[in-house]
Amino acid sequence: MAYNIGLLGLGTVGAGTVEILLTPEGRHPLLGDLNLYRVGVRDLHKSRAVKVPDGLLTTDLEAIVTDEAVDIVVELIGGLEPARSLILQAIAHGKHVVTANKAVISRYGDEIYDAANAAGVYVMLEAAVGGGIPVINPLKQALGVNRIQSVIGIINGTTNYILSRMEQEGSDFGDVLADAQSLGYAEADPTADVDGLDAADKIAILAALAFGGRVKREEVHCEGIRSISAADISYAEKLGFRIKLLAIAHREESSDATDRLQIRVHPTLVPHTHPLASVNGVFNAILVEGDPIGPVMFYGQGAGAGPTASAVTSDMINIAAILKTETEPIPHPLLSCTHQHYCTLTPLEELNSRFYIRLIAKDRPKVIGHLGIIFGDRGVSLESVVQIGFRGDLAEIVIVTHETREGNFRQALAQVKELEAIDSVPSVIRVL
Ligand SMILES: NC(=O)C1=CN([C@@H]2O[C@H](COP(=O)(O)OP(=O)(O)OC[C@H]3O[C@@H](n4cnc5c(N)ncnc54)[C@H](OP(=O)(O)O)[C@@H]3O)[C@@H](O)[C@H]2O)C=CC1
Ligand SMILES: N[C@@H](CC=O)C(=O)O
Ligand code: NA
Repeated sequence: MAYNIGLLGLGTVGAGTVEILLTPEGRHPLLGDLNLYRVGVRDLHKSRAVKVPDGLLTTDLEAIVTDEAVDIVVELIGGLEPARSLILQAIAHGKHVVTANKAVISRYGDEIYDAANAAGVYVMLEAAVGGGIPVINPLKQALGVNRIQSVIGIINGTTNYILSRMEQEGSDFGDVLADAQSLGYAEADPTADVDGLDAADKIAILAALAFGGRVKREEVHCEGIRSISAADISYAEKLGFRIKLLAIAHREESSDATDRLQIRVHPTLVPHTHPLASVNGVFNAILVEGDPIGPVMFYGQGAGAGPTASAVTSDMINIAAILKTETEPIPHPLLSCTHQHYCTLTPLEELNSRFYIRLIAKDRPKVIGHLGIIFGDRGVSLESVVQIGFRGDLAEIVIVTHETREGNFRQALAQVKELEAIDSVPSVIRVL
């Protein structure tokens, strides 16, 4: 039995997907049931990384998603529109959908899953988080019986690649970003990577699966890596940390059964001894803690043509397998998404965290004493205060706090910034 594939997009991931479809030897036999039927692009004359059989390319993407002969629509164009409308149109025409588009799913997942469940079709998105790493399907299936406590991950390949190169070579942010773009890791608009938006899309998706409720994407707190300097990377190293862009989703259990979730993305000082500290380059890792399984870590390449296409085509053969064997009506209880309620998120000021602060202060007596008093008055206890060096008559001071309530820390910091002796506060980074 052959299933016709309507592929939307032939960029980095689309080309990687075609490459797998056209070279099935030595791979799963179900690939032989997938027939590349149409490929939608914007520009018919662009040179391509793969040779597509003659007559398949078209710029009419609507014709693909409404074509009666198409069984599975694979959306790899990215962005919000027309991706969202094409996915909804495909569903309305009874097509199963595979997508790598975390931006669309994190914002319009509710609408898309409601439509898919009503139409009795599947929407699969393994490539949307962690690229080639199997993490979506394991959360739905193999870990489904666990009560998940936390999901902490490095889930943006571009920023991890940039931070790793900055750390290893002292390279400049801008040069390394250009390399990440040429390697096909970055989004069409790389600000989505650099400002943490892509990681926020992904953690919203993982949290919804892990904690069994819908997550409003706009409530996910998100900071990127633009402000991370070579100086911070080097000081962090001396203090025993690496700087990583972490995405964190954590369940705060309460006695009255109204659990709240912390969901956030921000640069973080990660101790050298932590398993996420050694995840470098385009590699991603997702550390899941569940009851009773304990810690489980997923590791692999989080971006790039081949790894991402591996996840896309695995979803395609999963659908083909179901279509071949399934007799039960869908939605399939382990593969579809049927949550209806929204999770409650903890406000940022109520989170507890340690902080690293780099201050530039006038080199005069009592400055460090004043800092201790201001932080102490807000209940913020300091773990270490180190005067690192001098710039003319200015001293550079690095402070690491003990765990503290974010709201208290921010109030103390505002007061510190007003001190006449403080010239500037170039960096404030949370510590894991
Ligand atoms: N790159 C990666 O490593 C990863 C990407 N993803 C996701 O996969 C998706 C695709 O990413 P990627 O392959 O990098 O993107 P690219 O920019 O490389 O490719 C996008 C493709 O979609 C086509 N396209 C875009 N908009 C339109 C439109 N309006 N009409 C017709 N065709 C259109 C482009 O056509 P044309 O070529 O003619 O311009 C191009 O072929 C995105 O959702 C991304 O977030 C997920 C994981 C990893
Ligand atoms: N731009 C993304 C691509 C994969 O999702 C990243 O860098 O991780
Ligand atoms: Na994945």
